Amino acid sequence: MAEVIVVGGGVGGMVSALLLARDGHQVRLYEQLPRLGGKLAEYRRDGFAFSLGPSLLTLPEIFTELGVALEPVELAELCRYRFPDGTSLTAYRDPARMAAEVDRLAPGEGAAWQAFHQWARGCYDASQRTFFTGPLTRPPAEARLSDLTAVAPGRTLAGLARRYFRDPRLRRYVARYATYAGSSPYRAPAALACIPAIEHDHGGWYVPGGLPRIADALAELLAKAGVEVHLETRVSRVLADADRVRGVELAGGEQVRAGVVVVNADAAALYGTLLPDRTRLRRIARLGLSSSVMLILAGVEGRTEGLPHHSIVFSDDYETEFADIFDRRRPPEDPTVYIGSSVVDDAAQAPVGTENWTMLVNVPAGDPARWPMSPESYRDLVLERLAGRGHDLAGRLRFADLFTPADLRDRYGSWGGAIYGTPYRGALAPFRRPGNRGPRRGLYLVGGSAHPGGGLPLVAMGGRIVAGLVAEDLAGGRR
Ligand SMILES: Cc1cc2nc3c(=O)[nH]c(=O)nc-3n(C[C@H](O)[C@H](O)[C@H](O)COP(=O)(O)OP(=O)(O)OC[C@H]3O[C@@H](n4cnc5c(N)ncnc54)[C@H](O)[C@@H]3O)c2cc1C
Repeated sequence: MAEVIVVGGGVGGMVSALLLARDGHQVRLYEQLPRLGGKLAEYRRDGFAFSLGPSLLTLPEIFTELGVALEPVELAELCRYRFPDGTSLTAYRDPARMAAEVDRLAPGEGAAWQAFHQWARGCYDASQRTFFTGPLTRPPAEARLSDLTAVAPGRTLAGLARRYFRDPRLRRYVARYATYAGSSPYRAPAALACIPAIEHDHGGWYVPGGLPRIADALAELLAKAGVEVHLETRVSRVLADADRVRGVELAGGEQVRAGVVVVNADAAALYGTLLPDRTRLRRIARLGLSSSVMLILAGVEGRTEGLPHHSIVFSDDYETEFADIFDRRRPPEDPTVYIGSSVVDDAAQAPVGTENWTMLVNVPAGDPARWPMSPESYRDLVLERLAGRGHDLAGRLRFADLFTPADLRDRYGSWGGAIYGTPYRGALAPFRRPGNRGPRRGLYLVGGSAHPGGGLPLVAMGGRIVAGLVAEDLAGGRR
């Protein structure tokens, strides 16, 4: 049995803590905030509930298999996309229905969608054998040589979309999946097509009461497994000798000893402040920052006919939008807007006769004080753009509160407010993220900024990988 410390109670930290406690270790978890869950958080105002993070759950079995006692509900529609010409596409899980919908939008392209889906599915299968299940420190036992080509090295996600679809609207639907990883479709590898494969093969899900209930359920499991949870306790330093970790120092100065330390804080925070390491920090800096978001959390009077749970209202020019975010590093002048309204499937999320609208816009990581306009002015611009595209909220807004990259940075310690640490840029990007083993014996990394990446299912997979590594290293006497 080892003494384990987990730094941070995001989903990756919680899953690692749970599995390590179940393996018989004595686990202490330190979280700087007053609650567990990290970015899986909620905001409540005047009877309205909003998720400050995830709104779409994929691969729910990852959580139910852990014993999370929730009953996720499958959504009838994955998402509705509205294009600048006023047309729309509804994404359904069922491949035949999806192909028919694609044919309705762009006659003749349904077969192309089937072919795309087939390719994406193969890419997901290959990734499962190679990428999602292991730490990438050695060739995975299940890997096949053909897996290397199945992920189309050298092609970008936008390039893949061009290969399968003639219609620019369908190309855009594929390209958008890069944003699930905080990346630009014009630089992200084609392998991100795993994401639509997961949605279409496994569905999109909601948890009644809101996705943050997953964090509450995980917290209960931690208590049952005997994990000692310390809230509102910031770790200021990881203590280590030249070759192994010794524990952590808390913000108050107290030192706590442990032979295993799992860091769920951002990798850049680990190498920047917790255990300073200029070389590793520079390596991360070279990879750059993933995108961030600005959320507009709006209490909306009345009910909107036909409002879906998830919808996307596309900008006119997608390439310019990503050049704004990643090159010009300013919030896009013409943003694509995600609109989420959980009240569509869960009446308790907003007062009777109203709607909870979360409007999400991708923006560059970094301080909004450097934007050419204030977040409030940018909110007005976003609302104006939406009004021009059929979603006029004038006269219906009870409030429209903001959550910006500065909030992501200040609350969670996310580097520059980036959602996922570094972006996926180039064919080797998935292999360049910080690994799960740290540079000292007994030190591990888990969470959205480390392998295998961000998003609820991936950070939970990261938790599993870390628990496996600890078991392996202890058995092999490496730690
Ligand atoms: C707006 C938004 C929308 C999203 N939408 C989706 C979605 O629809 N579906 C999906 O699957 N994913 C979505 N995600 C991504 C998902 O929320 C994250 O990838 C995931 O929750 C991150 O988990 P994590 O393990 O990296 O931990 P984090 O959530 O990053 O938590 C890390 C924790 O560590 C704590 N911490 C940091 N430093 C210290 C320290 N020194 N001492 C103590 N504690 C510390 C922080 O306070 C925090 O609680 C979204 C994210 C955002 C922000």
